[in-house]
Amino acid sequence: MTVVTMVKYGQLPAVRLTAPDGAQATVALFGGHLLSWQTADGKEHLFCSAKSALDGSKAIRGGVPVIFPQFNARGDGQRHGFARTSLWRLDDSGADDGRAWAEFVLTQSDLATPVAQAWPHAFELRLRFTVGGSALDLLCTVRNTGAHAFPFGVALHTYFDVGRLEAAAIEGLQHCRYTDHHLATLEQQEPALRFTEKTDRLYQAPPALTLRTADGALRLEQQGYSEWVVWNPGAADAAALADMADDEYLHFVCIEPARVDQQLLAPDAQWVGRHRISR
Ligand SMILES: O=P(O)(O)OC[C@H]1O[C@H](O)[C@H](O)[C@@H](O)[C@@H]1O
Repeated sequence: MTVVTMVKYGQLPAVRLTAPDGAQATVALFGGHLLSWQTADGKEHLFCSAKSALDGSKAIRGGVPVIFPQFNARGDGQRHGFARTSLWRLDDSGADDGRAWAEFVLTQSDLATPVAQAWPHAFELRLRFTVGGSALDLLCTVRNTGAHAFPFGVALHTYFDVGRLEAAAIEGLQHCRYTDHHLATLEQQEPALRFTEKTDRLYQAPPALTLRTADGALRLEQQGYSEWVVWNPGAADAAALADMADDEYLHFVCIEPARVDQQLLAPDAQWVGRHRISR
C-alpha cells in the first residue's frame, strides 16, 4: 500500500500520510508543519485559520507549528524560532503494525543563509509523525552534530479544533502551578480549565491531560518536555492578528508540549520529546 502521496495545501507542497484504516495526516514541507490529522472515522482534529498564509511567506496559523530553537521571545532570535518558516525535507516513510509514519528533517544546511548565519550551530531536527486508528504520535529529536554546545528551546504549538470554545475544557491541571500572561505564578484550583477570556498559561507539566470538546475527548501525553503551554487569544488579541478572522478564536485551543527555557545540548548529544494524542 502507498503510505505517502504528494499533495498541495494552498500553494504549499505537502505530504499526505494514509494508514490502512484510513486515518490521515498531512504535513507541509514548509515548517515540517502538520496541517491536518483525521482519525479513521474521518474526523478532523486540528484547526487551521481560513486567513492563514499558505504560500510560505509567513508561519501557518493553525495545525502544529514547530517551535525551535526558541520559545516565544526566550532567546536572541526570531520569535518562536525559525523551524516553522524553514523548508524541511521528507527523509523516510513506512508502515508498521497497521500504522503509517513519515519522518521529516531540518539541518543547518537546509536553512536560508541569513537564518543560518544568525544561528550558527550544526543541528539536526527530526520529526516523525505516526498515524493510525485513533492515535497520532509525534516524535521530536534534536541532535547536536557540531563541535560546540548550543542552547535551544522547543515546543509543538498544536491548534486543536474544539468545535465551540465554550464546550472546551482541559482536565489534569488542578493543583498545578502556572505562570500567566501577567507573569504571575498561581496554582489552579478548578478541576477543569475553561475558556472565558484570553488564556496564555505555562504549566509545569503533569505528563497527561484530557481535552474535552463539543464532540468528544482527546488524551494528550508527553515525555521529555517540561511544560504544557495553553493558549487562546480571546476576542481582543484575535482581532489584532492579521492572519486570524475575528471570531475564529471561538473554535480552537492551543495545547503545547514545550521545553521553554533555553538549555544547552552538548556535541553529539541528543534530546528526544514524545507526544501522543489519542481518543
Ligand atoms: O502569534 P504567534 O507568534 O504564532 O504566537 C502565538 C502564541 O504562542 C504561544 O502560545 C504563546 O504563549 C503566546 O503568547 C503567543 O501569542
